[in-house]
Amino acid sequence: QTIACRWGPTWWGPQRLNSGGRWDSEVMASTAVKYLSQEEAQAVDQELFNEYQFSVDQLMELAGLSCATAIAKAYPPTSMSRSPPTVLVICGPGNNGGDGLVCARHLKLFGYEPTIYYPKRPNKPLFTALVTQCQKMDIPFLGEMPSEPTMIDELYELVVDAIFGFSFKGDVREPFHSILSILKGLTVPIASIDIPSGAGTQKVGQGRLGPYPPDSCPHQV
Ligand SMILES: NC(=O)C1=CN([C@@H]2O[C@H](COP(=O)(O)OP(=O)(O)OC[C@H]3O[C@@H](n4cnc5c(N)ncnc54)[C@H](OP(=O)(O)O)[C@@H]3O)[C@@H](O)[C@H]2O)[C@H](O)CC1
Repeated sequence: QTIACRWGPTWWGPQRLNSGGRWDSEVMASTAVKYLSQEEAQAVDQELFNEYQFSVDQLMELAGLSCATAIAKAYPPTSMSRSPPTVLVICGPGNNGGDGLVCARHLKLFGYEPTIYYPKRPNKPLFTALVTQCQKMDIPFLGEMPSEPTMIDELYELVVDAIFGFSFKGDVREPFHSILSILKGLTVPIASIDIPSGAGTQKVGQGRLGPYPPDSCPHQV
């Protein structure tokens, strides 16, 4: 489950810290990426629901598990400085946020210490169940967003951006405008589920978290 399709032999490359203390990898260096447009991604979604009769729960569980697996390959716990590595998962109001909740659950099983920030929660059984499952796994939920990027840099080794997926449109509204402004100032890596939030699906890398110079482009998972 991803909006970025990578062609060619390299998906996960060796990880290393560069001289600036940032993580590099062949994932970032790869240019063999085909992005789906917003319309293409939504059409795939509809085909899976209608023709193949998948439920949203099924797809979301697979999406979250796939994202956690991808993160564990790109940022193995053994390569991180803390044990267990601390991860802040920021979830938005739609299904991308649901993917983030599932991802957090699997990250915990993979040996990370996730913390969730979920400021706008839909009142739907699917999402309340996902929250309950995270709470039952003792994954903490933050009451408010750390106000400074440096606070996040100090507390967390990685941020998972599960704020917006392919239904994002228009100018960003609060509280997400403030959240994305803070994320722009981070030095820790950001792993974005589906697309970097706010980038839009037509102009990847040109959104509020971007533009991204090649050495700081968030991973997409
Ligand atoms: N088949 C698949 O590949 C699957 C994909 N999944 C994931 O689902 C997302 C798409 O989910 P969707 O719920 O359609 O959309 P988003 O997660 O992008 O969220 C849309 C909500 O975001 C709010 N929104 C939109 N634009 C703005 C804005 N400019 N400012 C602030 N907020 C915005 C809006 O919420 P409101 O409450 O404000 O109305 C939208 O409702 C896809 O990308 C995948 O990650 C699923 O897991 C299923 C399988």
